Amino acid sequence: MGLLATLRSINTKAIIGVMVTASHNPEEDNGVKLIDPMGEMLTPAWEVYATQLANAEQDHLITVLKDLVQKESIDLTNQEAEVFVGRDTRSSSARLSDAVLDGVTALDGRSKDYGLVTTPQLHYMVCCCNTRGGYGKASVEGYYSKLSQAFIQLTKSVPNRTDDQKCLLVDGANGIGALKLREMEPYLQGALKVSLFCDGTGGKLNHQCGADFVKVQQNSPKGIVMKAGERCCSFDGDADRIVYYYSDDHGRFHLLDGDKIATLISTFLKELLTKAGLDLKIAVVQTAYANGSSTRYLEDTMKVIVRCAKTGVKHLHHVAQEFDIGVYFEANGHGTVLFSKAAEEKIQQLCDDSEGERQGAATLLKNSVDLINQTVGDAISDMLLIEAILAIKGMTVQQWDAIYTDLPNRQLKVKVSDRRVIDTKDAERKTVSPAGLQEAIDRLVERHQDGRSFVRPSGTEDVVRVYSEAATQEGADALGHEVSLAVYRLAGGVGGEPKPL
Ligand SMILES: CC(=O)N[C@H]1[C@@H](OP(=O)(O)O)O[C@H](CO)[C@@H](O)[C@@H]1O
Ligand SMILES: [Mg+2]
Repeated sequence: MGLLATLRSINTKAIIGVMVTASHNPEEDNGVKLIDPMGEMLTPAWEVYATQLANAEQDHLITVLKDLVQKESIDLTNQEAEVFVGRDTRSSSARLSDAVLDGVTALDGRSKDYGLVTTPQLHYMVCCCNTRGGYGKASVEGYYSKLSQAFIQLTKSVPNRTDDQKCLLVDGANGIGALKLREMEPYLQGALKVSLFCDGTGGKLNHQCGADFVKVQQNSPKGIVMKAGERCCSFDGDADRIVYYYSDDHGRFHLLDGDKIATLISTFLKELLTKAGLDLKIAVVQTAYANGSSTRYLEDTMKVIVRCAKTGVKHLHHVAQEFDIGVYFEANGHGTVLFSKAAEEKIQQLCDDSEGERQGAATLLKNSVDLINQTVGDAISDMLLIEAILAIKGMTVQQWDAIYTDLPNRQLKVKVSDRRVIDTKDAERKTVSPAGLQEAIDRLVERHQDGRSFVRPSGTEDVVRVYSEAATQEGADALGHEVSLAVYRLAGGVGGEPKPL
């Protein structure tokens, strides 16, 4: 991947990033995420090269490289190439990061090793450098200053914010997010009081903690002690995902996932646009995993444009770019907000040329733009934006949770011999193969009040993922099991038949 990033840097005449991480997956795993010039994910057109290189035998590597150079007409003579490298806290990350650096050197590329950083921080550095500082100072300190100053500006005029209201429990997933949030705290100058746990000093990365664990298990991380009503959030292992949660007066766990985060942010931004009198097109981009209640609330109550994209932030990012303001989140807490250049210019213009309530709203919008890491979903940036919005709106986490009630839902996995037998359409909401599977799912859904279910092949694990939701948890669980059986029987299930929950 060091070789690939170097060729990509020559091809784009820009700095490319390589982050060594396996995100929310177990500590034993590892992988890489490549970062394109504006901090976005590697263009899909080059993914095939990454796959070919990763699977090339040693004595075939040169051939694969030459084929890539020829296909992309890359001129290797006297070309400047530079690659930024970062890594998470996995035990294998240091060695793999050195291998990336070796790959860059092998093709005479220059490299900068940022060492231990979050994935979003590396995306931010790449964007800052390729915009010659336009996006910010390309250092960890520059990241902390930019985001902290924006947060302090957003919350400074909130009257009588009590220390209690400033308190937030943060589960760092025993990963890099914990290290970096602790580093960032002094920059926040007390505007937020973080109680960090699962900070990596005593537990295993992503093990019984972290955003993915909380979202899929629909339960709090092990080891947390939550007082009723206390605001909590969990990062994932590379701090590019976040979910919120709390325990109510009866000790019941309440999850506020990516859809509820997108709803809070889009509502806040829409209200500011109205106060500012700015005619900018705002939309929320979801995936099929978005809870039916969230989509209904956004479309019917908030009257916000809602689009559905395939799973994977690169798909949501692409759809969000069609709007002046595109709020995109996957249900698992992976997301951010994109502002078009025109939107940023109009907001800045209004800050300079208006006064009173309009200027106040424009200033809050400008500070939000500065706080948001537009390059990729960023747990720290998203957390600060959520905290600022709750403070400005004087909202408790319970009040935020109450804007709509999630339909009970369930995510399951089914092992099949070849998950690629399942093909989907309509942003993965319907299957087109194998024959008979969608008809079977439709019949099963019909039997459950408010039932909805879809299946898709995972892009990161050798499984078929099943999602179900219904009016009751029993219904969602039963539907999920019935659909899992249909997948097992029609798509070549292996191992034992799925068991009822
Ligand atoms: C249901 C789910 O959470 N799927 C995740 C997971 O993709 P799969 O293709 O479902 O394995 O990993 C992706 C990368 O992190 C993330 O974008 C996506 O949301
Ligand atoms: Mg991640």
